[in-house]
Amino acid sequence: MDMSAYPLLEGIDEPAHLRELPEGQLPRLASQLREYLLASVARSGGHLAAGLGAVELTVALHYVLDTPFDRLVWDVGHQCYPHKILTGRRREIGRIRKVDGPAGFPSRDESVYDTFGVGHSSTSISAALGMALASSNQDITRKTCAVIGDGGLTAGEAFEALNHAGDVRPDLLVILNDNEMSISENVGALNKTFARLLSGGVYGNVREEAKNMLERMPGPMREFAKRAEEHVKGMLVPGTFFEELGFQYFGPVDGHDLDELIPVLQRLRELDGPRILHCVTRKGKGYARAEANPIAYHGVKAFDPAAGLKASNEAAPLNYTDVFSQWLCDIAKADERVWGITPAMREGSGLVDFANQYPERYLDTAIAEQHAVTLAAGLACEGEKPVLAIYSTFLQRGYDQLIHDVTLQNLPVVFALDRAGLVGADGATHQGAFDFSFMRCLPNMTVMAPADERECRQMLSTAISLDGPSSVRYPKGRGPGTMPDESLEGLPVGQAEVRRRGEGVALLAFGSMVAPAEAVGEALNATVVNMRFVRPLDEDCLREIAETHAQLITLEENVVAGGAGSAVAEALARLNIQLPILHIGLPDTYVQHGERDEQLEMVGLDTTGIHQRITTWLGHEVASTLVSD
Ligand SMILES: Cc1ncc(C[n+]2csc(CCOP(=O)(O)OP(=O)(O)O)c2C)c(N)n1
Ligand SMILES: CC(=O)[C@@H](O)[C@H](O)COP(=O)(O)O
Ligand SMILES: [Mg+2]
Repeated sequence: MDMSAYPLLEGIDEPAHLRELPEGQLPRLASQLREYLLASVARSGGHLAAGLGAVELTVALHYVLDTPFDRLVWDVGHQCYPHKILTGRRREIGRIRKVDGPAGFPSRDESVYDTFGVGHSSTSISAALGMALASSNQDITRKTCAVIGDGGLTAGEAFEALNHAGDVRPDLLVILNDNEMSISENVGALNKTFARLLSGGVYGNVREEAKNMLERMPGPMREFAKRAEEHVKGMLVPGTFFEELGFQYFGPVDGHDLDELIPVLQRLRELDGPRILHCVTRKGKGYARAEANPIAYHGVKAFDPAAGLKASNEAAPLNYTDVFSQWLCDIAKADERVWGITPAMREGSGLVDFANQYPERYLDTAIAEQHAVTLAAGLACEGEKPVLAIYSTFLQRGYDQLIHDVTLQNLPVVFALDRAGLVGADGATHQGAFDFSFMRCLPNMTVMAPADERECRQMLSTAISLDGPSSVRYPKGRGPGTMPDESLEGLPVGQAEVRRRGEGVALLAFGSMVAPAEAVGEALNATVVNMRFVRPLDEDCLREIAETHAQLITLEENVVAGGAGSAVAEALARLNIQLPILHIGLPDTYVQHGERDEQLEMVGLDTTGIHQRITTWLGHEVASTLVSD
């Protein structure tokens, strides 16, 4: 990018350069950093609004802390773009989240300034506490700082860490970056308390009234009343909430005012023990469109900053999330016991329409996946029909709850697992690579994967009709384009569908792999089965296919280890059937960022890759014509 518009920023190749600047220059640097960030993300796409809101904080923290010696830990990490720009990655930032560019989140492999790998939220205080304790054990005098948003602070792990830190009392500074937003509006009782207080409401009034009263009181009564005022303050000021947890509370301060931030941080740097600085910021700061609509600008595709984001194309074919969204509204209309639950992912999980149409049955738990799972279990205990819409990767947080609270008690909770499989730009932290493996081993669970959009709706209807727990997993984006009708009819449980009869080889495909399997099956004249259910497997179909074919190949967009193919192998062993079997799925490694199509190609799950794997395995050149995708 032409740097002539960013002369100060151009001189910053590492935070040490920033620390050489006179303090008076920092607002100008921040302004250039913000402009650069906007111009860059507008070209590349990525997380925008959180970074815009964290510009001054990032400048101030790198100015006051001696990074990378001092440890700076970001929560979630979607706000880290200004940090990456200031820590030697300015030139690369234009390729953020591309195959050959930096990751969208801090990553220890990428830079010494990225002290902890993140992507999933609410880990920063725990990690920073570990680092602070390590420093003291190693007799290293360094400062450790965690930066967590008000959204991040809604998760149990963040509170567990505060509770622990307040007890063991490390040298730990926590910055609360409070912009009153998660991806959508932040929710929760604590958030409401913050908001009321920051708007100068409750405590301001109480304090004014108390002051007036105090002035009119005689001496001893004044003393008593003063103590009472402290008590009232204790109930209302968030500072004391943190102080009860053993933290010294400072703030709130304006997180965009460097003249205020720098001296406060300098003083806080000199202190010891657990302390928290409450900063008030605005998500999207400095770009009017993002300030006005931080939800839309949380994560963006490339756009023209002068024109803003393009309006969504209503006529575009439905993606899987849309299919789920429509189904949920339809089933909720038909059955008043249906609830829609999201752990802070209303937009991404397709719950906006449901929230508008059925607000009384819509629950945003905040970033609280564990709670969301058990909450759904509780609803199910009383005969309600909870549907938990959750990204595959975030359900990992609620795994014990899934086992202990849902499947062990055989409770009918529907898990609508979005972003299952490879997710593209978010990369390794967000891949939905494991859910077949971790769901299919659970007794009572029904595990489904649709081959197309129509089947997705049918499977959701199947799921809600069951007496036990079930999941329907679908990938990010669009499917093959077979659109559902309005029916709420389900599919028979545990029944596969033979899509094509061929000879010799049978491809047993799960979910998103059915479409490429059909193309390859056509080319190889192989049988293709849409397996539909990972659990229960259609063992009758499997036996028939195994007895009439020489080789079997399983295909899934999940790690091979413990996945759907493993389920097939286990079933064959149980049925005492032996024949050569090839498992095609995600590799035994973490797949990095890029476009979803690129990732599929990289791991050999595109049509060409699958064809190649199979022909190599079959050990001979198969005469075939493959229509490439
Ligand atoms: C465990 C987990 N659940 C959900 C998400 C999705 N997510 C990413 S950012 C975000 C909102 C974070 O809000 P906050 O911490 O306040 O940061 P802000 O965007 O407001 O700066 C959510 C819900 C996640 N990354 N990790
Ligand atoms: C940081 C984070 O976890 C979310 O913002 C996530 O990137 C959203 O993913 P989608 O864009 O697939 O909804
Ligand atoms: Mg926030």
